[in-house]
Amino acid sequence: MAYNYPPEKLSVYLSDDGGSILTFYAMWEASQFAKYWIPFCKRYKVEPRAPAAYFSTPDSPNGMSRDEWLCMKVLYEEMTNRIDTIVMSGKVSEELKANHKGFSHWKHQMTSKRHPPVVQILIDGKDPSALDNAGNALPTLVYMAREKNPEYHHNFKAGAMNSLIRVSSVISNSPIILNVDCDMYSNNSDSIRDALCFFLDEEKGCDIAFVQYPQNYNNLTKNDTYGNTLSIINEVETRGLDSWGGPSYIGTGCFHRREILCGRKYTKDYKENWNRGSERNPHDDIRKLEEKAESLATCTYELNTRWGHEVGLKYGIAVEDVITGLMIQCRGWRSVYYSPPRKGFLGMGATTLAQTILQHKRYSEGNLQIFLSKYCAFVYGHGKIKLGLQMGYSMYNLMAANSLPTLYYVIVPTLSLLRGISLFPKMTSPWFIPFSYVIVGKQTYSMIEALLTREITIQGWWNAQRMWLIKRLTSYLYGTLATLSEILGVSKMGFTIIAKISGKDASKRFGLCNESCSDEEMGHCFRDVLSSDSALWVSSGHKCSDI
Ligand SMILES: O=c1ccn([C@@H]2O[C@H](COP(=O)(O)OP(=O)(O)O[C@H]3O[C@H](CO)[C@@H](O)[C@H](O)[C@H]3O)[C@@H](O)[C@H]2O)c(=O)[nH]1
Ligand SMILES: [Mn+2]
Repeated sequence: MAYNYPPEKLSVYLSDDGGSILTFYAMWEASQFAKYWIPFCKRYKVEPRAPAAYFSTPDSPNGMSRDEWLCMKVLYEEMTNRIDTIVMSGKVSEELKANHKGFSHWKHQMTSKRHPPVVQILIDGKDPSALDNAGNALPTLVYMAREKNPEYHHNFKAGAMNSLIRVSSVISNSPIILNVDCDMYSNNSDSIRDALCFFLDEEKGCDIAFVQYPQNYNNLTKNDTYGNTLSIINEVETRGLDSWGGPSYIGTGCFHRREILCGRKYTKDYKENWNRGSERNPHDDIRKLEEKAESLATCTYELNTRWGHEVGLKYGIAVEDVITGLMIQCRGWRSVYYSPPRKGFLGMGATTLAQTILQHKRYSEGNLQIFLSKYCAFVYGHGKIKLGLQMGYSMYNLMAANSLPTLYYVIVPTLSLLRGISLFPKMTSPWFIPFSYVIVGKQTYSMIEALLTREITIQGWWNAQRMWLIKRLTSYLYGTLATLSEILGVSKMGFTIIAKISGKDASKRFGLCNESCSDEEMGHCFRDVLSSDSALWVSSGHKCSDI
């Protein structure tokens, strides 16, 4: 909400798939805190503008009175303490509920798996009385929980995103949409302006569908024990793809043109309608608008429509982002990778071995699903995207298949060693030279590549090699088997959500909670909001056991 961007052009949406009153309460608290926080950020050009990240440094920065800094910190801590207390108790008191009509939506029988759609406009930017404490306009802030009913498939994150697209279309309808996962925060208040530069470029901007920022994590250890850093992908691979038509969509930290996300094909005469934002009369009945938006977030809305197929994010594939990006590029659009020195978005990577393995199982499975479907980049992309990009997609799409040669390499040479069969040339043979060249050359190259990113230590590189082997024999192998069993109709796809806790809590809770957080814990997901000329979207509040 505190982006360096005109607030009247900004709308922030939070999607709470768990439909929890606790998340709504936390968001109501945030809407109150914003009135103090936004003017403070703008006055002192604060970075980062996610208060949790900003106050994690122990002292006030130069150029600011310590008293004012302390005052804001206390205000923030009091708010988080109130939220924590309510979350621990699991209930919002009647007294608090009197603060906002939205609380009346929660009735006894509501659960994370079964609830009606809820859309609540917490701050209406069009309302002339919605001001911060310095008298400036505030961005629009909207809470959304799409309807859930076990009889209808909710299509995981893709389903939530598609509901967000529709709900926001009647409230703000901005031409550009930024989406950010619940485990990330915005680290650079200029990200919106920066991204818009690409779209607004009169010569080269017309065919740009989305601007993708890298995924960076701020919770990994120095030597990255479980090889979770994406530095090589960010610094080497994605930059490479940028020259072949643009990176794939990676699900978060991405600015999309609304129209393209909704299925539009590229044509030479395409011109963005920058005035498409919804014109509303500030005196319109807000409840009516919310009801209209709720009708777009029901389970039945999408039945017999093209949503999830040609419109919106694609359903049926565990990596909805990759397939959606591929389909957009195959419709003739380009994408742009943008990685400024001050990182745009920071988030939480997996921090335990179990989480890492599980996460990679989903990635590799989803990617293999794409390769084995009609969307295989070489087939579907043939004649539509460049060969380099087809190969780029396939490199990830075939990640799971890596498990098969690895399995062969760990089993066959071991067995032959036991049986005394020599598979490799002797040191005295001239054939030893190409063998050792390949091994030494490959490893040295990969080590230099890692060190050149300046984000990976030698030990970190070594850990990554170790994790490659582990992942190939676990995640990727399970991923391959799961994809094959889905194709044969033996099992169904899932979306295993990664636990969303960090810092001190992480070590305490990983042992206890891991993949099965309760509703209350997911209430913590709420951190920071996202947005654009447009829409700041945070998805959160998922009950992990749904999956
Ligand atoms: O039913 C669901 C499941 C997930 N989510 C949201 O989806 C996001 C991603 O989930 P997470 O558990 O953080 O998965 P990751 O493995 O970190 O996700 C990576 O991989 C996913 C699949 O490719 C992408 O969607 C993500 O953007 C990308 O960060 C989170 O904000 C969730 O709240 C929902 O809203 N509803
Ligand atoms: Mn994540």
